[in-house]
Formats: sequence, C-alpha cells, structure tokens
Amino acid sequence: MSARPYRSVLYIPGSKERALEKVMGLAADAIIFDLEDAVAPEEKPAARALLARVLTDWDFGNRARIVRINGFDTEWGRADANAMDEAIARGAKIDAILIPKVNRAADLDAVAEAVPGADLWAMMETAAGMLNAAEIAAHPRLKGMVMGTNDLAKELGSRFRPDRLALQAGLGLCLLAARAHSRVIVDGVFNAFKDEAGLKAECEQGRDMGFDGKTLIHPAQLAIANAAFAPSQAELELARRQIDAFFAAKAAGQGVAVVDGKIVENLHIVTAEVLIAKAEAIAAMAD
Ligand SMILES: CC(C)(COP(=O)(O)OP(=O)(O)OC[C@H]1O[C@@H](n2cnc3c(N)ncnc32)[C@H](O)[C@@H]1OP(=O)(O)O)[C@@H](O)C(=O)NCCC(=O)NCCSC(=O)C[C@H](O)C(=O)O
Ligand SMILES: [Mg+2]
Repeated sequence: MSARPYRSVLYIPGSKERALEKVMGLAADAIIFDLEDAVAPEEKPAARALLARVLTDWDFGNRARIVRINGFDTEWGRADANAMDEAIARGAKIDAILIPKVNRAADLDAVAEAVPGADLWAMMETAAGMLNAAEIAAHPRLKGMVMGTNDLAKELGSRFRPDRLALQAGLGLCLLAARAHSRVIVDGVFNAFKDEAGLKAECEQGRDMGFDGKTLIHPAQLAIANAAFAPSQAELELARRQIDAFFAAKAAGQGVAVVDGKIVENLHIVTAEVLIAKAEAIAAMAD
C-alpha cells in the first residue's frame, strides 16, 4: 500500500489550459495530464507542447503528476514520450508516465527505455490486459495501475449496471495483481459527473474492494472521492482502541484481545496501523 494518498486522481485534457490552471487550486491527490482520449487528433501536438511547458514552469504542489501518453502503436505515442523525457531533462516534475491499453508486460519496455526518468503506470482496460495483469504488475518499472472501465466495457460488450457486475472479474484480477506486487491501483471513472449519489456509491464499492482511490473527470467529483477513500473518524477511533487493547493483552501474556465483541490479533493491528498512517499522509497533503 502506498504511503502517498491517491484518493482522487483527476484527468485533465492536456489541451485545456484553463483547466490546467484551475487544478493548481483543487484538492486532487494526483493529476493525470491526458494526451490520449481526452485530446482530439488535431490538438495533440499543441497539447504535448503545452504539457511539456506547464510541467516545467508551473507549480502543481504536492499532487502526484502523471502524464498519459498515446500508445506507441499510434502516430503520437513516441513523440509524446520523447517530449516528456526532454521536459524531465529540463527540470519538469513528472512522477509517472501512464501507458494506455497495456496488453502485456512487454508493452512497457519501449516506454521504459524512452523515459528513463519517470515511473511507469499502466491503463488496465483490455481483455488481454486483464488476463496478463499479474505479469504487467510484476514489471520492475511499474508503480501504478489505473482501471479503464470505459474501454474495458467496450471490449467486453458489457452494459452499464450500477453494481458493475460485468466488470467485477477484471477489477478483481487487477486488484489481486497490484497487491501481489505492492503497486498502487485506482478505480475507473464514473461518467455521469453530475450524479453525486451514483458517484458516492461507486466510490464506496471501489473502496470496499480495496482500491486506493478513484479516477475522476470533473472537479465536482473531488470531494466525494476524497471523503470515500479517507479513513473515517469512527474507523480511526476503533483502530486506536484495537491497538491499545492488543498491546494491553500482550502485556498480560495473551495473543488475542477482544474489542466490541470481535477478536483482535496481530494482523488486525497491521491493518489498524496502515489506516492511521493513511490518515496521517492525508493530513500531510493538506499542510
Ligand atoms: C466533462 C467535461 C467535458 C465537462 O466540461 P465543462 O462543461 O467545461 O465543465 P464545467 O463547465 O462544469 O467546468 C467548470 C470548471 O471546471 C473546470 N474543469 C472542468 N473539467 C476539469 C478537469 N477535468 N480538471 C480541471 N478543471 C476542470 C472548467 O475549466 C471550468 O473552470 P472555470 O473556467 O474556472 O469555470 C470536462 O470536465 C472534461 O473535459 N473532463 C475531463 C474528461 C477527460 O479527461 N476524459 C478522458 C479521461 S476518462 C478516460 O479516458 C477513462 C479510461 O481511459 C477508460 O477507458 O475508462
Ligand atoms: Mg481508456
């Protein structure tokens, strides 16, 4: 699990200078500067140049900066990677390059070579990607995975359902792969950006499954994701009581404590400590 919070990961089209300015005042834990699907083909060269400039000259604070490039099988992918590599050499702060439609681990190699100065993240959004999630997660340069639930639904031919039944197998496979290799993993976007109740429900589903956060498409979605993926006061209070009770039991020579009628063992203490560390990391983001 990552020490840095990734509750809210906001996509911004790399072509929209106004939105790029606006994000410097928004409470996003991470930003995906998009050169892929949010940017029209005729705008891609200008968006690439704009991103290289703003990532060098502007201060995006402590938000993680992730650039989604076009695939290397398109006419824009290599130029995107080269532009970001050159920007890094000039001092741009780019934490990671996000590669779309990753099908297998070997898809990461060419980007790893082209941009040696940034971590790699993978869009998990194809049927082949789901089946190869474990080898993708094991790639030595990979640090994070992002669910691309729109593309995945398109490939599967599945219909939208509030419970995301058709996507559950893929979400679960990617989550297993990410956790097996200690990678960050964030859930897909919720397209109906004016539907607050729907977003809240989907955030809570992703959180309960184990995702670190949710990718978002509009600033109005930030507060809901930040709240859903942060530990609540009640959870923190319980975690502290579990820790106190466990160490009191241990001092008395017992390996198990009971809190609120439930057993607390070593493994629950690890979970409680991770929760408290997450709350501290979130508080540090706000400083
Ligand atoms: C969805 C939008 C097209 C809506 O745009 P718009 O109608 O302009 O929204 P508003 O008028 O409500 O905007 C209000 C202000 O907020 C700023 N804004 C809007 N969106 C963003 C943003 N994403 N980041 C930062 N700031 C934003 C506007 O500039 C307005 O500011 P102001 O001028 O001060 O009033 C639009 O939100 C949008 O384009 N969203 C991003 C879409 C996107 O990135 N899509 C690609 C990623 S999703 C994807 O690809 C998923 C994956 O691959 C998969 O397969 O699932
Ligand atoms: Mg996609």
